[in-house]
Amino acid sequence: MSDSIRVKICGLTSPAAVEAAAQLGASYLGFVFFPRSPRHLEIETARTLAMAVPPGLAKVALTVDADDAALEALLDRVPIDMLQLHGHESPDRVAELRARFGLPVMKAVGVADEADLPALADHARVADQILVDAKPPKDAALPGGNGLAFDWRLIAGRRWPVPWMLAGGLTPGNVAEAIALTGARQVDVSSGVESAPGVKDEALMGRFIAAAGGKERT
Ligand SMILES: O=C(O)c1ccccc1NCC(=O)[C@H](O)[C@H](O)COP(=O)(O)O
Repeated sequence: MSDSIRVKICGLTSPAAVEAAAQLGASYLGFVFFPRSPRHLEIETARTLAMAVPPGLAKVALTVDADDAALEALLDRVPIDMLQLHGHESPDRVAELRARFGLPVMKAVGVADEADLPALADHARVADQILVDAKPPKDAALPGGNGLAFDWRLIAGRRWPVPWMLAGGLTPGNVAEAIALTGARQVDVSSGVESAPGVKDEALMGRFIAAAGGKERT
């Protein structure tokens, strides 16, 4: 991994947002498949967006407790490089999906307090990457993408045997502090670079990537 921070922009919904995120230097582009989300994509829309992504950037499909048939239907049509599992998938399920679909898997784990930390280690034994995210509150409408941060001090200095990404409530205004405190080399953002739910803002994406110290692409 190079010295620059790798940025994932999640929940892209339009060709303009995909193009902007790629040009601004994102390393991972995330597509959400969760019908209740304002960022949800139908498969054919996702195919169009994914086909427009320049080579070298990772196209990530975010799913929530999806079954094999749903994943097959998605992966048959959309050229995806990585699965992001954002539901209650167990370590066994993560291992099963890696073997079945032959794609790297990033497992999202919600963190609210110390009691949530063992799950990170459990998933780091089987996943290719872990996403260290804020745990959604019980009454949250969505299992992620809520723009809520957790107490980053909980993971300061902690390391796992696989690459990991920090997520949850990151913004252009707080991402540098989050990186400094946690030592993250990869960060993920969705709500913090939107002008409205599901609508990415090019200026905010640019400010976020610059503030994170992300790679500049020419
Ligand atoms: O974005 C959604 O709508 C979504 C729906 C269901 C599960 C997860 C979802 N998003 C997760 C993310 O976009 C990110 O991986 C991450 O949690 C950051 O979100 P945010 O706090 O909005 O920056």
